[in-house]
Amino acid sequence: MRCSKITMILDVQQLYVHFPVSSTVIRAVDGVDINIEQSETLAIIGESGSGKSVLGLALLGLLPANCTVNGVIRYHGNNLLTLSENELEMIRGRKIAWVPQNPTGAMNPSMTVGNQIGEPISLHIEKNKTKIRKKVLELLQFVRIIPPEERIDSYPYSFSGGMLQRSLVAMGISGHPEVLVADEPTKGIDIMNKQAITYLLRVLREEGITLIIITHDLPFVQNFADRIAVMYSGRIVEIRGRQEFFDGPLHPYSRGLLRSLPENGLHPIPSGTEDSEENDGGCRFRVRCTFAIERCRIEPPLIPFPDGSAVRCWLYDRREKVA
Ligand SMILES: Nc1ncnc2c1ncn2[C@@H]1O[C@H](COP(=O)(O)OP(=O)(O)OP(=O)(O)O)[C@@H](O)[C@H]1O
Ligand code: NI
Repeated sequence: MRCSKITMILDVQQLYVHFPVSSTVIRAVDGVDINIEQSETLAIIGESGSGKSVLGLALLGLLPANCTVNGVIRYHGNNLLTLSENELEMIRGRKIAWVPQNPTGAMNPSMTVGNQIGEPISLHIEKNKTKIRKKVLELLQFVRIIPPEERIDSYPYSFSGGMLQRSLVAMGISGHPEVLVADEPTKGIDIMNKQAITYLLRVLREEGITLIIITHDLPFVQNFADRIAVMYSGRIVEIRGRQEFFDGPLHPYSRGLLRSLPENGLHPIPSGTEDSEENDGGCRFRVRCTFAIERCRIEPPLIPFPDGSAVRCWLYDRREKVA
């Protein structure tokens, strides 16, 4: 469901994030173009190491120092990659917030959960300690960490994994961000906590927050996302509406992902045999692709469709017939 008037909130163009490591370069994000619409829920999926978290961190200006970054990330027209650290701090947490992966490692063990949740508020919104505490109590209630009065002064070690995950959501939204980027919010938590997180995200979505969810959890995506971006080896290989994607994924890698789901018979995607060819400039998936043709030795562009979808695969190039 899209409104007729679409506002772009983030516009990523030709984004490259490379890590020089000893004699080689890890091309974690390698030419990503994506527009993110205001109030949409975008899921970023793809196998481990495909660059999802690095892309998410780039949107927050939270990349580690050992990488090189190129491209443009426009947020309301400003290129985030050219802002100073001070300027970025006005946006991070307040406008664009991050819910990190691995709740246990993400919290400061020597600071109370309440103070951590309150930090974005005290940085950006409110200096009065009593008012901040009241806001944190409301947030704890919202994420069902109850009774909030008994939990607010606890340290992270006394929380379960699910409670920590919910605390991280509370921390993420405490500065009233416009965009929330959540890295694997449903990973490693039990079904009850997963339902709780899904409910929270649903409420946020209804409030109009733009959600970018990095995940491996396809059943969750199927129930939740408006659009899906599939990453493979640092590149987006398919961007589709949720329904269209699950009804008929286009890219051979996306098809493989859905076929590997238990309800579709758990067919694994074959692994590549010619690893050395993966980085030689052609389609990176071709060594694993059952549809590969000679032309796949040339890198395919992201081919746009009239409905806003796009797929990076020569099989969909309509400029000339492909056998
Ligand atoms: N600080 C770093 N230094 C060097 N390489 C890195 C660094 N951070 C990430 N990478 C590399 O970048 C690539 C992409 O990593 P990323 O964490 O974005 O993958 P991912 O898709 O989020 O995987 P997962 O699903 O396992 O979380 C990987 O090859 C990873 O090893
Ligand atoms: Ni990741």
